[in-house]
Amino acid sequence: MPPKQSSISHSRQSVLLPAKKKQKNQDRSRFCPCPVCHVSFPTYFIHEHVNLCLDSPATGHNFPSSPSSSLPSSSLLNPQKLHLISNDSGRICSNMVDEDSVSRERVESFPAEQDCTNSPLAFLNSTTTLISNGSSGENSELCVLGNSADETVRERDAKILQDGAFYSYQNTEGCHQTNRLSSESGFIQNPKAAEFLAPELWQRDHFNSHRMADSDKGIERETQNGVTYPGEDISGERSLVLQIFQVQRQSQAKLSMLCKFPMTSAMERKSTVTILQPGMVLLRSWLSLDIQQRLVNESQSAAHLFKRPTTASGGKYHLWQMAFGCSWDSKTRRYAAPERGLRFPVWMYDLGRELAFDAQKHTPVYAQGSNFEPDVALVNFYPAKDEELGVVGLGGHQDLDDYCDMPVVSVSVGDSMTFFYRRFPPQSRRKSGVQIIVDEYAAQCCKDGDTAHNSEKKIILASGDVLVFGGESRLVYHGTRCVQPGTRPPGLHMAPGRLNFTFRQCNAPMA
Ligand SMILES: O=C(O)CCC(=O)C(=O)O
Ligand SMILES: [Fe+2]
Repeated sequence: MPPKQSSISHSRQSVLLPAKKKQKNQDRSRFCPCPVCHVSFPTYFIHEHVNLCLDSPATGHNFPSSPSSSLPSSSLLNPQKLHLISNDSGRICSNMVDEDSVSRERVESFPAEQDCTNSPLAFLNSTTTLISNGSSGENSELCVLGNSADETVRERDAKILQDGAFYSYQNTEGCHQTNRLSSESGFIQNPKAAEFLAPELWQRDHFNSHRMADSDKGIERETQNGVTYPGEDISGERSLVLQIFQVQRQSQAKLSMLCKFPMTSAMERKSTVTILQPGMVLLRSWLSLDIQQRLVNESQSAAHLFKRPTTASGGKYHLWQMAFGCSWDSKTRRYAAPERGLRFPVWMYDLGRELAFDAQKHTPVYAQGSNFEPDVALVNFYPAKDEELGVVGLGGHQDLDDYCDMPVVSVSVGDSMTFFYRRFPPQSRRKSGVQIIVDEYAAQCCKDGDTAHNSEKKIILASGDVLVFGGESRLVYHGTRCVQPGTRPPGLHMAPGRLNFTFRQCNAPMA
């Protein structure tokens, strides 16, 4: 966010704020962030549950109406709605419903009386990777792909699986079988998966022991590029773990309905990596549409918390903002306990970490050996058209309020927008007494004013792009302008405009 006024002189060289003291790892137990009930719920139900609480008069929860300065909750997401179906056992099987008949069918395929407690289908959505073992009818098996290296499913891995890859599964008698994927198998296969499954359903230990057993036998495994690895190498980056769940009372037909959503792999999306400057990397087309939609939906569930931030001097930002995990006070410029108990969703924590990790492979965004533990997602919404805001954008600034030796992971969803940046603040901003924190390189370059080293550069951030800045670029001077209406992906259900999520580690006090 824009820098605060400070008396610190820009003539001081290599002035770095002391890294904030790291707090003990927060309890990330999965509570409903609903401001009233705080019921312990599996993570993947949280979103639905909150909506249930917010929408249903049956819960008896009385929410104060949105303050007048907040974003009308209907305006963030359209035309999609969340539908909630609670079954007899009180578990919620819910799904998003839009005009798409497929998703409507999906909802209808969960009769209210059905007990979904043990069914992974209750957790699945369009983002899930499914491989059915091909059997149909009662008790068919559902195999979900995972990656043994980082314990999340990556699209690129799913891609590796497509031709001739080995996979293992547990058959209905409980025996492990190893098989090979082929295009003729009729497998339903979609990239992206297990991260959206309740972790408590993962049988990680089981698979670990299974892998061990395989390697004992010295089973040879083949990857798509034809390289053959001995069995023990299966724990390597390209190896895959298969998660298997018994699917009860679900027919193959119903499974296939879950898989009609368009899925693209990183390869199909043409994901690219560009190092903009040391410590600043652009991961283009990095997020699948499904993750993007999930981000939209998550913020939609907290749409009533979006506010227009104001500065201490009464100036107003030209955007709507809210935060998961912590709140950010635009007047004091401090992070504090999350507003109305809105916790940082575990899946966002995982996503933020993973993206920082992806960036770190290309340029140092945090010190080797340290651990990025995001605890806040700041969400900016720049509507394409908003009479109250006028021209939307965010003025040039350095992210100082959460400054530490951890990166900022910025994710764009929706319409494209211009992002401008400079190595350090322009001279005009320095003269106005704005705090400047410079490293040695910046100090050297800024002696003679805005040299070529500090020229403004622009990039267009499109939906699914990820920008990570840390390390040498943690204090890059940056801002946004010019939303380009109509540029968001056609399949993304979102109001015109751009959502920006920044995952940060602010080590702020929790509630
Ligand atoms: O919207 C963006 O891409 C930038 C957001 C930003 O710089 C901030 O929230 O500090
Ligand atoms: Fe920023």
